[in-house]
Amino acid sequence: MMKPWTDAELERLLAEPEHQESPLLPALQWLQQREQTQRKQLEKLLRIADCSDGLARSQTQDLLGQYDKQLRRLEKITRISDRYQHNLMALNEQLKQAAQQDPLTKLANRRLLLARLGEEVERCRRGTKPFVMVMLDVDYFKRINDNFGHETGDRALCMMAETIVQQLRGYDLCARWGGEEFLLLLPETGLEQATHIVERVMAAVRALRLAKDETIRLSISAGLAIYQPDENVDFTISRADAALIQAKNNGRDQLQVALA
Ligand SMILES: Nc1nc2c(ncn2[C@@H]2O[C@H](COP(=O)(O)OP(=O)(O)OP(=O)(O)O)[C@@H](O)[C@H]2O)c(=O)[nH]1
Repeated sequence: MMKPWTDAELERLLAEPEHQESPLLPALQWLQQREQTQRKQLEKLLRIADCSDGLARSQTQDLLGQYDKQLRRLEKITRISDRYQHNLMALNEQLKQAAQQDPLTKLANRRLLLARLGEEVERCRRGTKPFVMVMLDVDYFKRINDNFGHETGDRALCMMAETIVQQLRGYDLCARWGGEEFLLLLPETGLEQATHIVERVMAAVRALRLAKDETIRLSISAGLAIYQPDENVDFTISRADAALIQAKNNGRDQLQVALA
């Protein structure tokens, strides 16, 4: 292949005196000029192309950077919103619990017990064994408050609540019905089994000792009523209450069973 001419070599060649008379000289000079002009234009175009390529690349980098930033922002917002939702759910759960719980003893309150009672009545309608209600009342509780103070009274109530629950089965429910009154709901339970549970509860309360006050003796009286099919539950509760009054009148620390 022929070696390419440089501009200087070409110019030197065309300027040699022996070629000055050649008829091709003007045509060759014209061609050399045109080639130089075209080369310069090409170089200029390449420079512009390089430049716009660099610009496009830096614009792409910019966009990628912005996209990354937005993505990180979005992740942060998602994390915050997840945490917020989680807190909201926990708060809802706490509120729900608080609405169904006695604040002192942490037992179920009346509202929860009545809701569970409704479910038990429904279950009985479907033909299962009836449930039992037991009204419990602490004996001579006023004396504990009077002799040892209200705080000790509160502590005694909490300990009794805990002790009662420990004697129950997992599906039984103990609610704080009033000041020193508790109401037990024993689902699908016969008289014999219910009597056994209540006696166990009474024995456990009798054995309770308040840490420092060894002299304090606790006992409870109980009234038991078996739910009668199609009976209004308010009536079952009042039968249990009447039996409790009887237990108190008979000397306390005992169980009385209500007539059907
Ligand atoms: N410490 C404390 N005392 C309470 C609470 N609720 C009710 N009491 C007290 O419980 C006592 C109940 O007294 P009474 O109804 O006379 O009955 P009792 O002294 O237990 O006697 P009997 O039920 O007849 O055996 C009252 O002194 C109330 O102030 C409470 O949440 N905390």
